[in-house]
Amino acid sequence: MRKIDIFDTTLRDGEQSAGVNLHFNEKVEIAYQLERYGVNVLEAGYPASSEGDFRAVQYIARTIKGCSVTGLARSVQSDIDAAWEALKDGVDPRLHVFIATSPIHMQYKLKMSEEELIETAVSAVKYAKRFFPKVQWSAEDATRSDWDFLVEIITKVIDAGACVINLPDTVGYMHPEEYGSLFRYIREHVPNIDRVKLSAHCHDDLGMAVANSLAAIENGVEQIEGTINGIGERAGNAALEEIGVALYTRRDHYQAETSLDLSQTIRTSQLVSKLTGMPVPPNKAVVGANAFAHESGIHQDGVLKNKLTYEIIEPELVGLSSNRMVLGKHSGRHAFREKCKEMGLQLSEEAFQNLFKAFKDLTAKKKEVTEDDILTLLMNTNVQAKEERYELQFLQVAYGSTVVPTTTVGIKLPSGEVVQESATGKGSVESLYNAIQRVLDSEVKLLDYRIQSTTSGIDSLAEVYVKVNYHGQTSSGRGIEHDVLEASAKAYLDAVNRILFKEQYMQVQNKQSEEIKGVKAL
Ligand SMILES: CC(=O)SCCNC(=O)CCNC(=O)[C@H](O)C(C)(C)COP(=O)(O)OP(=O)(O)OC[C@H]1O[C@@H](n2cnc3c(N)ncnc32)[C@H](O)[C@@H]1OP(=O)(O)O
Ligand SMILES: CC(C)C(=O)C(=O)O
Ligand SMILES: [Mg+2]
Repeated sequence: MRKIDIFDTTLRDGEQSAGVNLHFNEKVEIAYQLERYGVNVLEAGYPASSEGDFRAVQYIARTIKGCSVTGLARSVQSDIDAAWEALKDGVDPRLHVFIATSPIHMQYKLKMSEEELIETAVSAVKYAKRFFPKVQWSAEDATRSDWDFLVEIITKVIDAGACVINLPDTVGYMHPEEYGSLFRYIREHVPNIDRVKLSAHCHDDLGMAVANSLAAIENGVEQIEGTINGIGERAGNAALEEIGVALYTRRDHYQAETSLDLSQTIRTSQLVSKLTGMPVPPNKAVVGANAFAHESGIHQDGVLKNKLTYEIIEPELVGLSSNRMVLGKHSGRHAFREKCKEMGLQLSEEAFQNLFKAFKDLTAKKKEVTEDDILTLLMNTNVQAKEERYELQFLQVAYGSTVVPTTTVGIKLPSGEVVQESATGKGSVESLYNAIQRVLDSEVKLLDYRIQSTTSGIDSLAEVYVKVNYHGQTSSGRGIEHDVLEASAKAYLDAVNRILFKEQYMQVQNKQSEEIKGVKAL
């Protein structure tokens, strides 16, 4: 297997994403995670660009020991000096120095002739070599440059001391076959190419960044540059997690491996998404929320029979505990039966078919059907265990900015008796829940409480969602009312009733199966 180095530029090119501005602590936290992920080179920033970036690069270079830390510099001495100051205390300091080589950049942006450009690039590398043991040189916009000009300048910067040559597809212009042949051409025509590693750096303007990176690997490249979640300038960079998983999954084809710890993939992706504020689309390869989710009946049936029918990547590989079966409009009986089994429901064939029908009806109104929804359906279709529940009869709240909130509730117990209790709390909802708690037979732990209005007008209803733990089980509950507190009370009791219902339902089922066993024994 060939070894491919992973050069991560999430903290430099990734941070160039419009709207992203990472603070010092956020950069450091991401750097630690990238080290755990197993990247070989970590581009921590652009030291000359700002005081903040300088401090972050310096801190990361001083503290990260598991990989080489680098920083970017233009081909100017002041950028290289700043980079050295920031990077010199690192374990393996290296500079990433660049200059654009395409006619359009040379003419309009840099205003340099080819001769001037070669002179500037060579001087920059030689200057950098006075300090840095390792210098990577990049030909910005290489993919729109003249190939023979590239051969000439690359030969000279290698002689000047560069040890890695990077040919970026800066504007995401190439297609895989073309990018692969550029590297082949350079390998075949640059006489001293054996002294360096070749590196690929792709952007995703035409959606081909990952494909181009893989084509580069097939054509002798030994280092791949990219970012986590593919963030970066414009449409972003090549997504490193996709490349890592592609190389692993298709190792039969690429015969190449990386040092990435792929089990850290999801964790790394989620951290970068959280700290940059850039959400990961659900359908994104490898790290999207749907990447391991199956919704349609035929797929779910196949996966239940053998995962390999529809899964080429094991979810455990990237750090997930399992795949996800989403019950929705397209699901069939096999997946639904499996879910009922998982929930411990013992249903007769007739009860199962009724429940499946109710489930299908519900999918017309709801995109994803949860376990709690299935329990509610069961409550509505099952009369045997339906009666035992707590019901709110009335509530009265005393609230004012200078008084302690106090609530009195009247609740009908499963026995039919109505009990009244009062309690205080720091706020009205707490006093309400404390009062309800006094009525219930055992402690309820509130795990989550959320409220939203159903529409935007003054006549909107309040929808309260809670998650509770009661009798050692967890359930959610919902309440919708004009009044927030009434909705809160109903949501709370709804969650408790769902747990009670499940207990009663299981009791009825167990009793029935005992009776059947008894009859068989006779
Ligand atoms: C493809 C890439 O991702 S390249 C990296 C992009 N990253 C960044 O730009 C990082 C953030 N940038 C910055 O903070 C600023 O642009 C700085 C500090 C780097 C420079 O700021 P300023 O000195 O104000 O220059 P400004 O950004 O306006 O213009 C860039 C200058 O650098 C020159 N330049 C651009 N690339 C290079 C290079 N590789 N080598 C030498 N000079 C270069 C430009 O021609 C221009 O020069 P001019 O002022 O003589 O016309
Ligand atoms: C600075 C270089 C490597 C770059 O980011 C690009 O060309 O895309
Ligand atoms: Mg780039």
